Amino acid sequence: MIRDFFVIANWKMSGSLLFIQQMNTFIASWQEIKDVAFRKNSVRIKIVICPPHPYISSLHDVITSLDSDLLYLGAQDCSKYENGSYTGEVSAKALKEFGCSYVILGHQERRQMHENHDIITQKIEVAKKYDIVTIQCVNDHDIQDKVALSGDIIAYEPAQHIGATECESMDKISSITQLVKSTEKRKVIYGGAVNSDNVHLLYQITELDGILVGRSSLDYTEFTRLLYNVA
Ligand SMILES: O=C(CO)COP(=O)(O)O
Repeated sequence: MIRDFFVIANWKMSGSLLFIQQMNTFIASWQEIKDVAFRKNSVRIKIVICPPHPYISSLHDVITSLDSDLLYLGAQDCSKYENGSYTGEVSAKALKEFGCSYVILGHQERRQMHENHDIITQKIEVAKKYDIVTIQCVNDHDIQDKVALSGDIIAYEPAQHIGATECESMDKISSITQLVKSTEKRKVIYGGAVNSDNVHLLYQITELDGILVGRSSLDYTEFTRLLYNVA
């Protein structure tokens, strides 16, 4: 059986036109990467690139030109409002029009900017209305507090491991993954200090459906190495 494994690249506020050019190089070597890495050990890696909003449209052109079922575009947030006068907000409808099929919601770094669970739940609802796959980020407190898990994909991101040097222990990631899956039939991914050196260990957690990658998605060479090292 083929195992689907998500590699979701969260560029956060980084990214540049130069990096998008490098993505073009990445895509040019797509066939090679696909042949070597994606079919090995019966794994199908689904890459979702989540750039800052202004870069979505440039990446959309590149990604659609490839027409692959292995590479998708995502956003890092959307408005809880469907439409209306909300200066600075970006609607789920606009994201959908620009080819985003995934959206990260409730990231720890947004929580620090006063985003709470009510807001996250509203955002999930509005994104789902536009058939955008929702990636709901949860931390250890959320798991303890048994917050409502309504996202299509649950991203377990322990706050202390985001931007850290070491990722959470494999045992802990495995037990949280199993816990979430025993109560909710959701896909579960892990984020926090994932890199090309530890990705193979994460892949060995058989219940895990993928990873959410920050820094290691920002360097073309490191990101390619990470993809090769998945399995
Ligand atoms: O926040 C993260 C992904 O959403 C994790 O970031 P790092 O991979 O840079 O630790």
